[in-house]
Amino acid sequence: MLPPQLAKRGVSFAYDRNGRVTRSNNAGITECNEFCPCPSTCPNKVVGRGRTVKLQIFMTTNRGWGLCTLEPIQKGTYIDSYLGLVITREEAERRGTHFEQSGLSYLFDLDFYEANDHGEDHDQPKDPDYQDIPKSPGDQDYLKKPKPKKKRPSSFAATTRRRTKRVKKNSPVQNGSGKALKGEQEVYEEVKDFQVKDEIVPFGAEEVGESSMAATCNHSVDQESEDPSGPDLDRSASKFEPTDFVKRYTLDSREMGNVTRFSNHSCDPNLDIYSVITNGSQEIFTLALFANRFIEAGSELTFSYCGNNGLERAQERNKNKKIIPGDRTDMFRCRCGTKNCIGYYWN
Ligand SMILES: C[S@@+](CC[C@H](N)C(=O)[O-])C[C@H]1O[C@@H](n2cnc3c(N)ncnc32)[C@H](O)[C@@H]1O
Repeated sequence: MLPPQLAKRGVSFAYDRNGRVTRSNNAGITECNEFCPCPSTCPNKVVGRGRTVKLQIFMTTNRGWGLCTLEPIQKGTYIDSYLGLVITREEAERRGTHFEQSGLSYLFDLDFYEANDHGEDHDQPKDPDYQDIPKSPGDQDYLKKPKPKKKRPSSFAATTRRRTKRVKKNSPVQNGSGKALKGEQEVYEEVKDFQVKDEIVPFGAEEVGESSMAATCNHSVDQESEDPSGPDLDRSASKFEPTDFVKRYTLDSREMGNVTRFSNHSCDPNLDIYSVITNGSQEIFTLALFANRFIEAGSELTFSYCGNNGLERAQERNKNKKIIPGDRTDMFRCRCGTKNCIGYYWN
């Protein structure tokens, strides 16, 4: 239940009381984290608590491996997060060339938008009542911790070493519920190789694929949303426009990742991607997959490789595409088999 102090302030969460997302993915989500004074049962810790759905990989007839669910999934349910090694965009370009030769790609762009004050409201509560929220015994330690320092809202600088550390603590590779395919030490070494040095990195809102993600930090649980078909999504959250900061990092799940790397593209996907901050870090977002409708047990789980809200744009671009068998674009011919298939999942 929502703590009375928060309810009184009219704050809202992105989840209903069953932990199902109630917002569209136009906006990012900031979850409570270890720095929040909330109890461990806080309803604003859904992605942060990890996967609860039983998943399995299977061999499809025409797209290599795929991911399916072993149980029925309600609309709005968190499935898992797309994990991978965080690499620079330049390195992604280099690896992309290799992937094009093999026909298999596990790259997922993290397209950053310039920041707003993501998370400030909750990490830095201004309301003195906020500290009086009843705590579970496990949360007592929080009270002894110094309050986290407020970050500058626009950007921060990271040296190579700090960046390496941050990736260990915050990267989806470390944070997700899935099993990483490589050891921690190797993650460190690879990230060092990319020499992310003294860079000014924006934080806040994010674009995933080609859909804008705005940062919000509302805190109220939709107490009424008990509809078994799942909550209606709140699409009112604002959008951010891209800036010069976009397109800096990419996730590569080829060697490090979890089961979500086997999730194929569909032009009628049953999962949507949300950018979620689960640790207050602001800099690396978790790409969290949520069911966008009820999904029967045994169904394949898919998302759109064209990005959030990107299918229509991709369809438009595909209209003028000349099909040349065996050429580069032919590699990205979509075999999702859905009625509304747009032809190519990348172009
Ligand atoms: C992230 S991987 C997905 C797992 C992959 N099927 C495997 O066997 O490891 C992405 C690759 O899967 C294949 N793929 C995914 N969705 C597809 C689709 N709709 N049509 C054709 N191939 C697809 C492509 O080879 C793509 O590069």
